[in-house]
Amino acid sequence: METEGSLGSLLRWAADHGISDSVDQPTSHSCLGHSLCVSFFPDTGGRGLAAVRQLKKGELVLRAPKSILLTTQSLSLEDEKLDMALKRYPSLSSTQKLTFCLLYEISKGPSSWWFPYLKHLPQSYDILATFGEFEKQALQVDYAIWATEKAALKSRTDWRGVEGLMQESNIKSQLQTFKAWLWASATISSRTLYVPWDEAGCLCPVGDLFNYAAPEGESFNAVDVLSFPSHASLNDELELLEEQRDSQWALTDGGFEENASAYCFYARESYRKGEQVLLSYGTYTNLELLEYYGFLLQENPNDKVFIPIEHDIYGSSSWPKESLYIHQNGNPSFALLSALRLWATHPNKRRGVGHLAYAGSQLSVKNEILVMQWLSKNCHTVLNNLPTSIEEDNQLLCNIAKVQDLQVPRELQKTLLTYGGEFCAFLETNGVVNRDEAESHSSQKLKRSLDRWKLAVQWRLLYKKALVDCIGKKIRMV
Ligand SMILES: C[S@@+](CC[C@H](N)C(=O)[O-])C[C@H]1O[C@@H](n2cnc3c(N)ncnc32)[C@H](O)[C@@H]1O
Repeated sequence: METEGSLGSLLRWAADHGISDSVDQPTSHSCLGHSLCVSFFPDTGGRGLAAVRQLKKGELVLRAPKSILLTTQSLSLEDEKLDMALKRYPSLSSTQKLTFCLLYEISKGPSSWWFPYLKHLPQSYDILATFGEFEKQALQVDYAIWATEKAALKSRTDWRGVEGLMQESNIKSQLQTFKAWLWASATISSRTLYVPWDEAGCLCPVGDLFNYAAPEGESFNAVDVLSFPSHASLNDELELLEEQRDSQWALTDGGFEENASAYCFYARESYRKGEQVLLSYGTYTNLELLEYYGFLLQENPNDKVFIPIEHDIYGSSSWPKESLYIHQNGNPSFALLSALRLWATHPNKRRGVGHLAYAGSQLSVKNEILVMQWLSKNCHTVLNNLPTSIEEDNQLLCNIAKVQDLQVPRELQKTLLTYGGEFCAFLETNGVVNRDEAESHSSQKLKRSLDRWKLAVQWRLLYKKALVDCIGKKIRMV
Protein backbone atom coordinates (compact mmCIF):
# COMPACT_ATOMS: atom_id res chain seq x y z
CA MET A 1 0.00 0.00 0.00
CA GLU A 2 1.43 3.41 -0.97
CA THR A 3 0.71 6.43 1.17
CA GLU A 4 1.94 10.02 1.24
CA GLY A 5 5.33 8.94 2.66
CA SER A 6 6.21 6.48 -0.09
CA LEU A 7 4.94 8.91 -2.72
CA GLY A 8 7.22 11.66 -1.36
CA SER A 9 9.52 11.72 -4.38
CA LEU A 10 6.55 12.01 -6.76
CA LEU A 11 4.95 14.84 -4.77
CA ARG A 12 8.25 16.73 -4.58
CA TRP A 13 8.87 16.28 -8.29
CA ALA A 14 5.29 17.40 -9.05
CA ALA A 15 5.77 20.54 -6.88
CA ASP A 16 9.05 21.32 -8.67
CA HIS A 17 7.15 21.26 -11.96
CA GLY A 18 4.26 23.45 -10.98
CA ILE A 19 1.53 21.12 -9.70
CA SER A 20 -0.14 22.68 -6.70
CA ASP A 21 -3.21 22.26 -4.50
CA SER A 22 -2.93 25.87 -3.41
CA VAL A 23 -3.96 28.98 -5.27
CA ASP A 24 -1.43 31.30 -3.68
CA GLN A 25 1.08 29.32 -1.61
CA PRO A 26 3.78 27.60 -3.63
CA THR A 27 5.26 24.77 -1.57
CA SER A 28 8.58 23.22 -2.37
CA HIS A 29 8.66 19.82 -0.66
CA SER A 30 5.21 18.64 -1.84
CA CYS A 31 2.53 19.70 -4.29
CA LEU A 32 -0.08 18.74 -1.67
CA GLY A 33 -0.83 19.76 1.90
CA HIS A 34 -2.86 22.93 1.46
CA SER A 35 -6.12 21.32 0.24
CA LEU A 36 -5.38 17.61 -0.28
CA CYS A 37 -3.26 14.74 0.94
CA VAL A 38 -2.76 11.17 -0.27
CA SER A 39 -4.69 8.68 1.82
CA PHE A 40 -5.92 5.10 1.64
CA PHE A 41 -9.62 4.23 1.27
CA PRO A 42 -9.99 0.43 1.30
CA ASP A 43 -13.60 0.44 0.07
CA THR A 44 -13.48 3.28 -2.45
CA GLY A 45 -10.52 2.82 -4.69
CA GLY A 46 -7.58 2.31 -2.31
CA ARG A 47 -5.03 5.05 -2.82
CA GLY A 48 -6.83 8.38 -3.24
CA LEU A 49 -6.93 12.03 -2.20
CA ALA A 50 -8.43 13.35 1.05
CA ALA A 51 -9.32 16.87 2.14
CA VAL A 52 -6.82 18.30 4.64
CA ARG A 53 -9.29 21.01 5.61
CA GLN A 54 -12.92 21.94 5.01
CA LEU A 55 -13.34 22.34 1.24
CA LYS A 56 -16.14 24.38 -0.30
CA LYS A 57 -18.12 23.15 -3.30
CA GLY A 58 -16.64 24.63 -6.47
CA GLU A 59 -13.27 25.46 -4.87
CA LEU A 60 -10.11 24.89 -6.96
CA VAL A 61 -8.32 21.97 -5.28
CA LEU A 62 -5.54 21.05 -7.72
CA ARG A 63 -3.87 22.58 -10.71
CA ALA A 64 -1.46 20.81 -13.07
CA PRO A 65 0.28 22.87 -15.80
CA LYS A 66 0.15 21.66 -19.39
CA SER A 67 3.92 21.02 -19.35
CA ILE A 68 3.49 18.16 -16.87
CA LEU A 69 0.70 16.36 -18.75
CA LEU A 70 1.97 13.19 -20.40
CA THR A 71 0.53 13.10 -23.91
CA THR A 72 1.65 11.76 -27.28
CA GLN A 73 2.40 15.36 -28.21
CA SER A 74 4.48 16.17 -25.12
CA LEU A 75 6.53 12.98 -25.46
CA SER A 76 7.21 13.28 -29.16
CA LEU A 77 8.11 16.97 -28.90
CA GLU A 78 10.90 15.96 -26.54
CA ASP A 79 12.12 12.96 -28.47
CA GLU A 80 12.84 13.31 -32.16
CA LYS A 81 13.31 9.55 -32.69
CA LEU A 82 9.88 8.87 -31.24
CA ASP A 83 8.35 11.63 -33.32
CA MET A 84 9.84 10.22 -36.53
CA ALA A 85 8.78 6.66 -35.65
CA LEU A 86 5.15 7.72 -35.02
CA LYS A 87 5.07 9.60 -38.31
CA ARG A 88 5.87 6.34 -40.13
CA TYR A 89 2.63 4.84 -38.73
CA PRO A 90 -0.04 7.47 -39.39
CA SER A 91 -2.90 4.96 -39.39
CA LEU A 92 -2.52 4.03 -35.71
CA SER A 93 -5.34 5.26 -33.49
CA SER A 94 -4.56 7.98 -30.96
CA THR A 95 -4.94 5.44 -28.12
CA GLN A 96 -2.51 3.02 -29.77
CA LYS A 97 -0.02 5.88 -30.11
CA LEU A 98 -0.30 6.97 -26.48
CA THR A 99 -0.10 3.36 -25.24
CA PHE A 100 3.03 2.83 -27.29
CA CYS A 101 4.49 6.15 -26.07
CA LEU A 102 3.97 5.06 -22.47
CA LEU A 103 5.89 1.81 -23.02
CA TYR A 104 8.58 3.68 -24.96
CA GLU A 105 9.05 6.11 -22.07
CA ILE A 106 9.09 3.30 -19.49
CA SER A 107 11.77 1.56 -21.54
CA LYS A 108 14.10 4.50 -20.78
CA GLY A 109 14.10 3.53 -17.10
CA PRO A 110 15.39 6.07 -14.54
CA SER A 111 16.72 8.31 -17.30
CA SER A 112 13.15 9.21 -18.32
CA TRP A 113 12.07 12.71 -17.28
CA TRP A 114 8.79 11.12 -16.18
CA PHE A 115 10.43 8.41 -14.07
CA PRO A 116 9.28 9.84 -10.67
CA TYR A 117 5.70 9.54 -11.99
CA LEU A 118 5.98 6.29 -13.93
CA LYS A 119 7.44 4.31 -11.03
CA HIS A 120 4.31 4.89 -8.94
CA LEU A 121 1.82 3.59 -11.51
CA PRO A 122 -0.11 0.50 -10.35
CA GLN A 123 1.52 -2.85 -11.11
CA SER A 124 -1.65 -4.55 -12.29
CA TYR A 125 -5.21 -3.82 -13.35
CA ASP A 126 -8.55 -5.61 -13.38
CA ILE A 127 -10.20 -4.15 -16.49
CA LEU A 128 -12.33 -6.60 -18.53
CA ALA A 129 -9.59 -7.16 -21.13
CA THR A 130 -7.42 -8.70 -18.39
CA PHE A 131 -10.09 -11.28 -17.45
CA GLY A 132 -9.10 -14.87 -18.21
CA GLU A 133 -11.57 -17.48 -19.49
CA PHE A 134 -12.62 -18.44 -15.96
CA GLU A 135 -13.37 -14.89 -14.81
CA LYS A 136 -15.15 -14.17 -18.07
CA GLN A 137 -17.46 -17.19 -17.69
CA ALA A 138 -18.05 -16.21 -14.06
CA LEU A 139 -19.95 -13.15 -15.33
CA GLN A 140 -22.62 -15.67 -16.47
CA VAL A 141 -24.66 -13.15 -18.49
CA ASP A 142 -24.22 -13.34 -22.27
CA TYR A 143 -23.81 -9.65 -23.02
CA ALA A 144 -21.21 -9.25 -20.27
CA ILE A 145 -19.26 -12.25 -21.57
CA TRP A 146 -19.48 -10.82 -25.05
CA ALA A 147 -18.22 -7.39 -23.87
CA THR A 148 -15.24 -9.14 -22.24
CA GLU A 149 -14.41 -11.04 -25.42
CA LYS A 150 -14.68 -7.86 -27.46
CA ALA A 151 -12.39 -5.97 -25.06
CA ALA A 152 -9.78 -8.75 -25.12
CA LEU A 153 -9.91 -8.97 -28.91
CA LYS A 154 -9.52 -5.21 -29.26
CA SER A 155 -6.44 -5.19 -27.02
CA ARG A 156 -4.84 -7.98 -29.02
CA THR A 157 -5.65 -6.34 -32.37
CA ASP A 158 -4.28 -2.99 -31.15
CA TRP A 159 -1.10 -4.70 -29.99
CA ARG A 160 -0.61 -6.50 -33.32
CA GLY A 161 -1.02 -3.15 -35.04
CA VAL A 162 2.04 -1.70 -33.25
CA GLU A 163 4.31 -4.76 -33.50
CA GLY A 164 6.33 -3.22 -36.37
CA LEU A 165 6.70 0.09 -34.57
CA MET A 166 7.83 -1.66 -31.37
CA GLN A 167 10.52 -3.66 -33.18
CA GLU A 168 11.82 -0.63 -35.06
CA SER A 169 11.96 1.45 -31.91
CA ASN A 170 14.11 -1.05 -30.04
CA ILE A 171 12.16 -0.85 -26.81
CA LYS A 172 13.06 -3.54 -24.25
CA SER A 173 11.80 -6.94 -25.34
CA GLN A 174 9.73 -7.52 -22.17
CA LEU A 175 7.89 -4.26 -22.94
CA GLN A 176 6.99 -5.53 -26.41
CA THR A 177 4.91 -8.44 -25.08
CA PHE A 178 1.10 -8.60 -25.08
CA LYS A 179 1.22 -8.67 -21.26
CA ALA A 180 3.05 -5.33 -21.22
CA TRP A 181 0.65 -3.92 -23.82
CA LEU A 182 -2.34 -4.95 -21.73
CA TRP A 183 -0.83 -3.23 -18.69
CA ALA A 184 -0.12 -0.05 -20.65
CA SER A 185 -3.55 0.06 -22.29
CA ALA A 186 -5.19 -0.49 -18.88
CA THR A 187 -3.13 2.44 -17.57
CA ILE A 188 -4.39 4.61 -20.43
CA SER A 189 -7.97 3.37 -20.12
CA SER A 190 -8.27 3.89 -16.36
CA ARG A 191 -6.09 6.97 -15.77
CA THR A 192 -6.29 9.36 -18.71
CA LEU A 193 -8.19 12.62 -18.56
CA TYR A 194 -9.91 14.34 -21.41
CA VAL A 195 -7.97 16.98 -23.36
CA PRO A 196 -9.36 18.80 -26.39
CA TRP A 197 -6.35 18.24 -28.65
CA ASP A 198 -5.99 14.46 -28.40
CA GLU A 199 -8.73 11.82 -28.35
CA ALA A 200 -6.50 9.54 -26.27
CA GLY A 201 -6.41 12.11 -23.47
CA CYS A 202 -3.51 12.76 -21.10
CA LEU A 203 -1.91 11.23 -18.05
CA CYS A 204 -1.86 13.82 -15.29
CA PRO A 205 0.56 13.12 -12.42
CA VAL A 206 -1.17 13.48 -9.02
CA GLY A 207 -4.40 14.48 -10.81
CA ASP A 208 -4.82 10.78 -11.59
CA LEU A 209 -5.03 9.95 -7.89
CA PHE A 210 -8.67 11.06 -7.60
CA ASN A 211 -11.02 8.11 -7.19
CA TYR A 212 -14.47 8.02 -8.76
CA ALA A 213 -17.95 8.95 -7.63
CA ALA A 214 -20.83 8.58 -10.07
CA PRO A 215 -22.70 11.64 -11.26
CA GLU A 216 -26.29 11.31 -10.11
CA GLY A 217 -28.82 9.45 -12.27
CA GLU A 218 -30.52 10.48 -15.46
CA SER A 219 -31.73 13.78 -14.07
CA PHE A 220 -30.31 15.82 -16.94
CA ASN A 221 -31.65 14.10 -19.98
CA ALA A 222 -34.61 14.49 -22.24
CA VAL A 223 -36.33 11.39 -20.91
CA ASP A 224 -36.74 12.83 -17.44
CA VAL A 225 -37.82 16.19 -18.71
CA LEU A 226 -40.46 14.33 -20.71
CA SER A 227 -41.58 12.38 -17.67
CA PHE A 228 -41.93 15.50 -15.54
CA PRO A 229 -45.59 15.50 -14.40
CA SER A 230 -47.69 18.01 -16.33
CA HIS A 231 -49.52 19.14 -13.16
CA ALA A 232 -46.30 20.40 -11.52
CA SER A 233 -46.32 23.97 -10.26
CA LEU A 234 -43.95 26.73 -11.40
CA ASN A 235 -41.93 26.20 -8.19
CA ASP A 236 -41.49 22.52 -9.02
CA GLU A 237 -40.26 23.46 -12.45
CA LEU A 238 -37.76 25.94 -11.02
CA GLU A 239 -36.53 23.28 -8.60
CA LEU A 240 -36.06 20.87 -11.48
CA LEU A 241 -34.03 23.44 -13.41
CA GLU A 242 -31.89 24.02 -10.31
CA GLU A 243 -31.26 20.28 -10.02
CA GLN A 244 -30.36 20.09 -13.68
CA ARG A 245 -27.81 22.88 -13.24
CA ASP A 246 -26.35 20.97 -10.27
CA SER A 247 -26.10 17.73 -12.20
CA GLN A 248 -24.48 19.54 -15.10
CA TRP A 249 -21.99 21.01 -12.62
CA ALA A 250 -21.27 17.53 -11.28
CA LEU A 251 -20.10 16.51 -14.72
CA THR A 252 -17.57 19.33 -14.93
CA ASP A 253 -15.48 18.92 -11.78
CA GLY A 254 -12.21 18.85 -13.68
CA GLY A 255 -10.99 19.96 -17.08
CA PHE A 256 -8.24 21.47 -19.15
CA GLU A 257 -8.47 25.27 -19.09
CA GLU A 258 -6.98 26.94 -22.12
CA ASN A 259 -6.56 30.38 -20.50
CA ALA A 260 -4.73 28.91 -17.47
CA SER A 261 -2.90 26.38 -19.70
CA ALA A 262 -3.47 23.86 -16.94
CA TYR A 263 -5.67 21.00 -15.85
CA CYS A 264 -7.84 22.31 -13.02
CA PHE A 265 -9.80 20.23 -10.51
CA TYR A 266 -12.66 21.64 -8.44
CA ALA A 267 -14.44 20.23 -5.40
CA ARG A 268 -17.70 18.76 -6.75
CA GLU A 269 -19.27 19.18 -3.32
CA SER A 270 -18.29 20.42 0.13
CA TYR A 271 -15.92 18.10 1.97
CA ARG A 272 -15.03 17.83 5.65
CA LYS A 273 -11.41 17.41 6.73
CA GLY A 274 -10.34 13.78 6.18
CA GLU A 275 -13.09 12.96 3.68
CA GLN A 276 -12.11 11.50 0.32
CA VAL A 277 -12.31 14.04 -2.52
CA LEU A 278 -13.82 12.28 -5.53
CA LEU A 279 -14.01 13.03 -9.21
CA SER A 280 -16.68 12.08 -11.71
CA TYR A 281 -14.97 10.50 -14.72
CA GLY A 282 -18.32 10.35 -16.51
CA THR A 283 -21.57 8.40 -16.53
CA TYR A 284 -20.95 4.65 -16.61
CA THR A 285 -22.88 1.44 -16.03
CA ASN A 286 -21.17 -1.15 -13.84
CA LEU A 287 -20.17 -3.17 -16.90
CA GLU A 288 -18.57 -0.08 -18.42
CA LEU A 289 -16.78 0.71 -15.15
CA LEU A 290 -15.41 -2.83 -15.23
CA GLU A 291 -14.44 -2.53 -18.87
CA TYR A 292 -12.60 0.79 -18.63
CA TYR A 293 -11.60 1.08 -14.97
CA GLY A 294 -11.64 -2.42 -13.42
CA PHE A 295 -14.08 -1.77 -10.59
CA LEU A 296 -17.82 -1.44 -10.00
CA LEU A 297 -20.11 0.37 -7.59
CA GLN A 298 -22.50 -1.43 -5.25
CA GLU A 299 -24.78 1.59 -5.67
CA ASN A 300 -24.58 3.01 -9.13
CA PRO A 301 -27.37 5.42 -10.15
CA ASN A 302 -26.30 4.99 -13.78
CA ASP A 303 -26.30 1.21 -13.88
CA LYS A 304 -28.38 -0.52 -16.57
CA VAL A 305 -29.42 -4.15 -16.63
CA PHE A 306 -30.45 -5.66 -19.95
CA ILE A 307 -32.63 -8.72 -20.51
CA PRO A 308 -33.45 -10.43 -23.83
CA ILE A 309 -36.27 -8.63 -25.62
CA GLU A 310 -38.26 -10.16 -28.48
CA HIS A 311 -38.05 -8.59 -31.89
CA ASP A 312 -41.71 -7.56 -32.00
CA ILE A 313 -41.20 -5.38 -28.91
CA TYR A 314 -38.39 -3.43 -30.60
CA GLY A 315 -40.60 -3.21 -33.67
CA SER A 316 -43.61 -1.77 -31.87
CA SER A 317 -41.92 1.52 -30.95
CA SER A 318 -39.05 3.70 -32.13
CA TRP A 319 -36.98 3.54 -28.92
CA PRO A 320 -33.37 2.56 -29.56
CA LYS A 321 -32.36 -0.87 -28.17
CA GLU A 322 -29.89 0.60 -25.66
CA SER A 323 -32.66 2.62 -23.98
CA LEU A 324 -34.60 -0.54 -23.05
CA TYR A 325 -33.19 -1.63 -19.70
CA ILE A 326 -33.86 -2.04 -15.99
CA HIS A 327 -32.37 0.34 -13.42
CA GLN A 328 -30.25 -1.02 -10.55
CA ASN A 329 -33.23 -0.44 -8.20
CA GLY A 330 -35.44 -2.70 -10.34
CA ASN A 331 -37.41 0.04 -12.12
CA PRO A 332 -37.78 -0.46 -15.87
CA SER A 333 -36.36 2.46 -17.86
CA PHE A 334 -38.77 5.05 -19.15
CA ALA A 335 -38.27 3.79 -22.71
CA LEU A 336 -38.72 0.11 -21.76
CA LEU A 337 -42.06 0.84 -20.06
CA SER A 338 -43.19 2.93 -22.98
CA ALA A 339 -42.14 0.26 -25.53
CA LEU A 340 -43.88 -2.51 -23.57
CA ARG A 341 -47.08 -0.47 -23.28
CA LEU A 342 -47.14 -0.03 -27.05
CA TRP A 343 -46.30 -3.68 -27.67
CA ALA A 344 -49.17 -4.73 -25.36
CA THR A 345 -51.56 -2.58 -27.43
CA HIS A 346 -53.28 -4.05 -30.48
CA PRO A 347 -51.21 -3.03 -33.58
CA ASN A 348 -54.25 -1.22 -35.08
CA LYS A 349 -54.55 0.98 -31.99
CA ARG A 350 -50.86 1.87 -31.51
CA ARG A 351 -50.98 5.02 -33.63
CA GLY A 352 -53.86 6.41 -31.61
CA VAL A 353 -52.16 6.01 -28.20
CA GLY A 354 -48.55 6.59 -29.31
CA HIS A 355 -48.41 10.17 -27.96
CA LEU A 356 -49.52 8.93 -24.51
CA ALA A 357 -47.06 6.02 -24.43
CA TYR A 358 -44.13 8.22 -25.52
CA ALA A 359 -45.06 10.77 -22.83
CA GLY A 360 -44.84 8.04 -20.19
CA SER A 361 -48.55 7.66 -19.45
CA GLN A 362 -50.29 4.41 -18.56
CA LEU A 363 -52.69 3.35 -21.31
CA SER A 364 -55.19 1.21 -19.40
CA VAL A 365 -55.28 -1.11 -16.39
CA LYS A 366 -55.37 -4.16 -18.65
CA ASN A 367 -52.42 -2.88 -20.66
CA GLU A 368 -50.44 -2.19 -17.50
CA ILE A 369 -51.10 -5.70 -16.21
CA LEU A 370 -49.82 -7.20 -19.47
CA VAL A 371 -46.67 -5.09 -19.19
CA MET A 372 -46.04 -6.12 -15.58
CA GLN A 373 -46.65 -9.77 -16.45
CA TRP A 374 -44.15 -9.57 -19.29
CA LEU A 375 -41.52 -8.03 -17.02
CA SER A 376 -42.10 -10.55 -14.25
CA LYS A 377 -42.09 -13.58 -16.56
CA ASN A 378 -38.99 -12.51 -18.45
CA CYS A 379 -36.99 -11.61 -15.34
CA HIS A 380 -37.91 -15.00 -13.86
CA THR A 381 -36.84 -16.81 -17.02
CA VAL A 382 -33.46 -15.05 -17.06
CA LEU A 383 -32.89 -15.77 -13.37
CA ASN A 384 -33.85 -19.44 -13.74
CA ASN A 385 -31.48 -19.90 -16.66
CA LEU A 386 -28.44 -18.56 -14.81
CA PRO A 387 -26.24 -21.25 -13.25
CA THR A 388 -26.25 -19.90 -9.66
CA SER A 389 -28.74 -18.18 -7.36
CA ILE A 390 -28.36 -14.97 -5.38
CA GLU A 391 -27.88 -17.01 -2.18
CA GLU A 392 -25.12 -19.07 -3.79
CA ASP A 393 -23.38 -15.95 -5.08
CA ASN A 394 -23.59 -14.33 -1.64
CA GLN A 395 -22.04 -17.43 -0.07
CA LEU A 396 -19.33 -17.51 -2.72
CA LEU A 397 -18.46 -13.85 -2.06
CA CYS A 398 -18.21 -14.60 1.69
CA ASN A 399 -15.80 -17.44 0.99
CA ILE A 400 -13.75 -15.34 -1.43
CA ALA A 401 -13.52 -12.59 1.21
CA LYS A 402 -12.33 -15.12 3.83
CA VAL A 403 -9.63 -16.36 1.49
CA GLN A 404 -8.59 -12.79 0.60
CA ASP A 405 -8.15 -11.97 4.28
CA LEU A 406 -5.56 -14.71 4.74
CA GLN A 407 -2.11 -13.20 4.97
CA VAL A 408 0.03 -16.36 4.78
CA PRO A 409 0.25 -17.56 1.17
CA ARG A 410 0.28 -21.26 2.09
CA GLU A 411 -2.86 -20.84 4.15
CA LEU A 412 -4.53 -19.02 1.28
CA GLN A 413 -3.96 -21.84 -1.13
CA LYS A 414 -4.81 -24.61 1.34
CA THR A 415 -8.04 -22.88 2.33
CA LEU A 416 -8.97 -22.49 -1.31
CA LEU A 417 -8.69 -26.25 -1.67
CA THR A 418 -11.14 -26.87 1.18
CA TYR A 419 -14.02 -25.12 -0.63
CA GLY A 420 -15.78 -27.13 -3.31
CA GLY A 421 -17.86 -26.04 -6.31
CA GLU A 422 -16.66 -23.06 -8.30
CA PHE A 423 -13.51 -22.90 -6.12
CA CYS A 424 -12.29 -26.22 -7.59
CA ALA A 425 -12.78 -24.86 -11.09
CA PHE A 426 -10.96 -21.67 -10.08
CA LEU A 427 -7.97 -23.65 -8.79
CA GLU A 428 -7.88 -25.91 -11.81
CA THR A 429 -7.91 -22.89 -14.12
CA ASN A 430 -5.01 -21.45 -12.17
CA GLY A 431 -3.10 -24.71 -12.48
CA VAL A 432 -3.53 -25.80 -8.85
CA VAL A 433 -5.09 -29.25 -8.46
CA ASN A 434 -3.51 -30.65 -5.33
CA ARG A 435 -2.05 -29.58 -2.03
CA ASP A 436 1.60 -29.73 -3.15
CA GLU A 437 0.93 -27.52 -6.12
CA ALA A 438 -1.02 -25.19 -3.87
CA GLU A 439 2.05 -24.63 -1.75
CA SER A 440 4.36 -23.90 -4.64
CA HIS A 441 1.97 -21.72 -6.66
CA SER A 442 2.59 -17.99 -6.85
CA SER A 443 0.19 -16.48 -4.34
CA GLN A 444 0.44 -13.07 -6.01
CA LYS A 445 -0.94 -14.48 -9.24
CA LEU A 446 -3.68 -16.33 -7.35
CA LYS A 447 -4.64 -13.16 -5.48
CA ARG A 448 -4.97 -11.22 -8.71
CA SER A 449 -7.16 -13.92 -10.25
CA LEU A 450 -9.20 -13.96 -7.06
CA ASP A 451 -9.74 -10.17 -7.27
CA ARG A 452 -11.03 -10.48 -10.84
CA TRP A 453 -13.21 -13.46 -10.02
CA LYS A 454 -14.72 -11.52 -7.12
CA LEU A 455 -15.51 -8.61 -9.44
CA ALA A 456 -17.26 -10.98 -11.86
CA VAL A 457 -19.35 -12.52 -9.05
CA GLN A 458 -20.20 -9.07 -7.66
CA TRP A 459 -21.30 -7.95 -11.10
CA ARG A 460 -23.60 -10.96 -11.73
CA LEU A 461 -25.02 -10.65 -8.21
CA LEU A 462 -25.99 -7.01 -8.76
CA TYR A 463 -27.49 -8.02 -12.11
CA LYS A 464 -29.65 -10.69 -10.43
CA LYS A 465 -30.68 -8.39 -7.59
CA ALA A 466 -31.95 -5.80 -10.06
CA LEU A 467 -34.11 -8.46 -11.74
CA VAL A 468 -35.46 -9.69 -8.39
CA ASP A 469 -36.26 -6.09 -7.42
CA CYS A 470 -38.00 -5.61 -10.75
CA ILE A 471 -40.18 -8.68 -10.10
CA GLY A 472 -40.92 -7.49 -6.55
CA LYS A 473 -42.05 -4.09 -7.76
CA LYS A 474 -44.27 -5.54 -10.43
CA ILE A 475 -45.98 -7.94 -8.03
CA ARG A 476 -46.77 -5.04 -5.69
CA MET A 477 -48.08 -2.90 -8.55
CA VAL A 478 -50.26 -5.60 -10.11
C1 LIG B 1 -7.56 7.42 -11.83
S1 LIG B 1 -7.21 6.06 -10.83
C2 LIG B 1 -7.50 6.63 -9.21
C3 LIG B 1 -6.35 6.41 -8.26
C4 LIG B 1 -6.04 4.98 -7.95
N1 LIG B 1 -6.82 4.51 -6.81
C5 LIG B 1 -4.56 4.79 -7.67
O1 LIG B 1 -4.21 4.14 -6.68
O2 LIG B 1 -3.74 5.22 -8.45
C6 LIG B 1 -8.60 5.07 -11.21
C7 LIG B 1 -8.59 3.71 -10.57
O3 LIG B 1 -8.85 3.80 -9.18
C8 LIG B 1 -9.74 2.76 -8.76
N2 LIG B 1 -11.01 3.41 -8.35
C9 LIG B 1 -11.39 4.66 -8.55
N3 LIG B 1 -12.57 4.94 -7.99
C10 LIG B 1 -12.97 3.81 -7.39
C11 LIG B 1 -14.12 3.45 -6.63
N4 LIG B 1 -15.10 4.32 -6.38
N5 LIG B 1 -14.20 2.18 -6.16
C12 LIG B 1 -13.22 1.28 -6.42
N6 LIG B 1 -12.12 1.57 -7.14
C13 LIG B 1 -11.98 2.81 -7.63
C14 LIG B 1 -9.93 1.86 -9.96
O4 LIG B 1 -8.96 0.87 -9.91
C15 LIG B 1 -9.65 2.80 -11.12
O5 LIG B 1 -9.20 2.14 -12.26
